Amino acid sequence: MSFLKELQNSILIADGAMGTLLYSHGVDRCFEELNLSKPEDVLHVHQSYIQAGADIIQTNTYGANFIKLSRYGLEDEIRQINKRAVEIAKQAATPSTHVVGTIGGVRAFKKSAHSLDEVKRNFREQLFLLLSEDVDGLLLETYYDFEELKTVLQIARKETNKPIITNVSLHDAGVLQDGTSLQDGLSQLEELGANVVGLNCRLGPYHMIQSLEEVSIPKHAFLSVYPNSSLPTFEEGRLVYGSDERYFEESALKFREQGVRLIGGCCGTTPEHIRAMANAVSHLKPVTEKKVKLPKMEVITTSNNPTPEPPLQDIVKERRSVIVELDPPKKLGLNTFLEGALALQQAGIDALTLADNSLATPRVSNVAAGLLAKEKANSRTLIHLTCRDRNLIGLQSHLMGLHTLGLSDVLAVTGDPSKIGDFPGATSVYDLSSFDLISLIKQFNEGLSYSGKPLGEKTNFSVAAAFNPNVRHLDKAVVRLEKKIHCGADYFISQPLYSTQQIEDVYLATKQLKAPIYIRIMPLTSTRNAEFIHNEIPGIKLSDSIREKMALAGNDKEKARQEGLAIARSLIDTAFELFNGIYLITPFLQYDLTVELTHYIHQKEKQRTERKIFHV
Ligand SMILES: Cc1cc2nc3c(=O)[nH]c(=O)nc-3n(C[C@H](O)[C@H](O)[C@H](O)COP(=O)(O)OP(=O)(O)OC[C@H]3O[C@@H](n4cnc5c(N)ncnc54)[C@H](O)[C@@H]3O)c2cc1C
Ligand code: MET
Ligand SMILES: [Zn+2]
Repeated sequence: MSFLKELQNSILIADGAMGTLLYSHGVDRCFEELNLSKPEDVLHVHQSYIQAGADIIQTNTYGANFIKLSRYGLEDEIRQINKRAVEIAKQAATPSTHVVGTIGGVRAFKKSAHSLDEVKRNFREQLFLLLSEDVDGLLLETYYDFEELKTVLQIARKETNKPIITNVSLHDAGVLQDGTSLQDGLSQLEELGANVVGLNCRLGPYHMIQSLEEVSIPKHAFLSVYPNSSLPTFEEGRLVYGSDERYFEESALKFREQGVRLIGGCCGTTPEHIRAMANAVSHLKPVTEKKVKLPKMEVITTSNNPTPEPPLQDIVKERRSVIVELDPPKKLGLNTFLEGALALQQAGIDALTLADNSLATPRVSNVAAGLLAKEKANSRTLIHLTCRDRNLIGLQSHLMGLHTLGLSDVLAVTGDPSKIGDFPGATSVYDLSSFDLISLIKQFNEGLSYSGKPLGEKTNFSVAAAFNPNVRHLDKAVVRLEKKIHCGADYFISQPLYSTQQIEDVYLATKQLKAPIYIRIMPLTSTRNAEFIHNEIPGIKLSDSIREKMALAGNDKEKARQEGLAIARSLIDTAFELFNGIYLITPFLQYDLTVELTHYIHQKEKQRTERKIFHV
């Protein structure tokens, strides 16, 4: 009899953890490989769960797919590992045990790590292997990424009529990683044809019960729950889960009250937990009605921050705009920086932009420097934000900090990799790509954290993104811009451009885009500076004529300065005809250069306006 039939009138018990149980017995390698090298250990785990009262057991195939096995160099063993897993589970099964083939989620929060196409290929291969071994059903578990789960469920539903259990994993109670409520998420899975829908892993019974209180009993599916035994702790270099079987006995009764019909365990659970739950509820009839708690409606207010100016994207759409990069120094002491901020403010720039440890070299925090510039020079500061130095926790905390300080102009970039900077061995985090970071900031503007948790207040970030036209195929770079706009980028800032031809090419390639672009121009200071940039800064190439002009100035500092300014002015002349936004970089805190160029731009704009008036 299919276990779905049994679920119509009874509560079924599933097994508990495989991985953490093996780990607690000292296995510290690929758990799925044991199907080949130590099948008796896997068999023993299955038997222990069945003896404890499990009606449904899962194959030891949670990570037995190409993406996960290739981390261990085991990708050629996929077929054997899955085949043996089903054989071992069936060997352990009694006539009344059901064996479901498990396929675990592969994407965590880092969607960019695996494209959906890769996810689909990976899933299909394992799906076919498990179905060809004639499992009694499928268990799709530990899916943090809802998009991934919906995608693979649709593939599985097309391929088989066998029962499918889908379990999502939550960071926070009641809400999926993308902000979808658990109720809505489970309803969507039911609609896509899942026969059992529920939760597994990450959280223990407490948060799972809390989550289930907001979920109604589905009409065309059954509810499942596979809690972890507790939150883990780290002891002597090992992850350890707490274990109190009596707590699980009480929890099982509460799961039943929430309408759950399939109850198992995830990380940290043991046969003792399963026995406790089986004893508590196996003999009880399922609950068919429940009172659903309305989710706590947290009020998300609009930002309390005063935003006197229109956002930069609006400014640059309407008129010429000059913003200037003045980077925080590499040494302590902000006097020159603040003098520069003041001089540029007096020159009439629209914003001062501050890099985030550019070229992967430590500088005074751009938030500290930016706040001082705001306070002391009245600067509007645009803070660069890289994915290199902060993980998902750090980035969110940083964004909340920026919002708290009223710094709402940000540039979201991947960040130069550590290996090009002063500390090449330092970790480059890259939990998020620039696309993800842009989306995250926009989610903050909706008042929601990465995991969909209300932040209490909506932020009001205006988000710039980087545009690197110094690539072989400009059309591909433009596709990236479109994707960034899709993620929420409000406007772009280019890498420095060093030829008028390139500025024209960029104009032609981007003029159809909805988001405005600031063209980045950096005055060169010497021939050495020019050669360094040309030869050693990734992604930037100078034209031959510019390099020749700088070389001709030789070691004459003033001549080189004038030549650098002249080159910048001629680039500005071209950019000025085609773009509203000019972004000047201040080299080595030499703000007199960017002040002078700012005046030049304003002068040009004045002449242009006068000409216009004259023509009218
Ligand atoms: C305006 C601006 C400000 C910056 N500020 C900082 C800063 O403060 N701190 C810092 O460390 N770095 C900074 N950078 C550098 C930036 O982080 C890196 O240059 C980055 O690799 C490019 O920008 P992104 O992060 O948005 O790239 P993305 O568009 O996210 O690109 C990420 C990766 O894809 C590659 N890529 C990009 N375009 C293509 C393409 N067309 N084809 C194939 N591959 C491609 C890139 O090389 C990169 O490895 C800045 C860059 C710009 C343009
Ligand atoms: N059910 C699998 C196991 O117990 C996966 C748990 S979630 C990481 O090993
Ligand atoms: Zn787990």
